Amino acid sequence: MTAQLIDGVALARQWRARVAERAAALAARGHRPGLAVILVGDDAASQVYVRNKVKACGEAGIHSVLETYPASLTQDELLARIAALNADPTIHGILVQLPLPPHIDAQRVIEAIAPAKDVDGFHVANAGALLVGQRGYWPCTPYGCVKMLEHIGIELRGKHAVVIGRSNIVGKPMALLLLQANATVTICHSATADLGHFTRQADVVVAAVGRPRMLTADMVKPGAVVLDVGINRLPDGKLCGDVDFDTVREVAGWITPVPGGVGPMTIAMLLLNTVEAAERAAG
Ligand SMILES: Nc1nc2c(c(=O)[nH]1)N[C@@H](CN(C=O)c1ccc(C(=O)N[C@@H](CCC(=O)O)C(=O)O)cc1)CN2
Repeated sequence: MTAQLIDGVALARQWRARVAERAAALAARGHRPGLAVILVGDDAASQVYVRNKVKACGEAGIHSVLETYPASLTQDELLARIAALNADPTIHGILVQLPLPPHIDAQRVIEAIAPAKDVDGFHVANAGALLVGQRGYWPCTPYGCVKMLEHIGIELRGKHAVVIGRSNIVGKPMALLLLQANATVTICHSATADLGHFTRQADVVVAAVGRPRMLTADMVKPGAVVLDVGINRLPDGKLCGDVDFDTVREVAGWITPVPGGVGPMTIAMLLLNTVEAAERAAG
């Protein structure tokens, strides 16, 4: 059995087109959605991601402002910029690209963003809203995974989902979203003994640990859905996920590739959250 591919590029294109329609409708009412993207430092991957976000905004009819600062920017200077953007009525979404330089407390910075403009869904108010099932913004990567699961039509009620990774950005919100969809959820992490014991029971596996090809075919139940959130740069410059794609695809029922899987959906969901924020602001 060879798994069916979940094409993140094609699905992201569909979502971006839907966002563009909603952005155009808002613009026609005089409320063009606006996103501010802040990049601090010179991390090469981050530079690519913010460029892609700004380009995607342009294509969807979302006004975007890119602010880039040297790694020497102080935390107070960054907080002052966020305060200004919080007060700017043309900006509906604010995101600070992670990682930040080590002298800046990322959580402190995230908490400075107005929850209503926190289109990354990282603010504790949005994390709390997700925890208790209230309306808020969902982090873009797990949100994209949910859309992928909806797209393939899997009924999650009663299924066992295993999330590998417990980050605030992906692992924890992913687990909560799967729980909200009535899956039985197990969270595994770096201290989990015998990871394969858990993943072999899973109908859905989400791998988000940042360890190249750590999920191998012997750890996957035949027919399972495997979502690969990992983006690992190998010494030869090539990109690979947390899943050993070539072997796992022979066992799984559905699988996402890297590149071209979850990554493009992350950006599509950012646009979706931004247009949603603008709609809420417009009333
Ligand atoms: N403020 C945020 N920072 C970070 C986030 C985030 O959601 N908000 N997530 C990641 C990086 N990220 C978005 O910012 C991101 C990573 C990867 C991709 C993507 O499309 N990847 C491509 C491959 C790109 C390449 O060639 O390098 C793919 O998987 O096909 C999009 C967004 C950490 N920081």
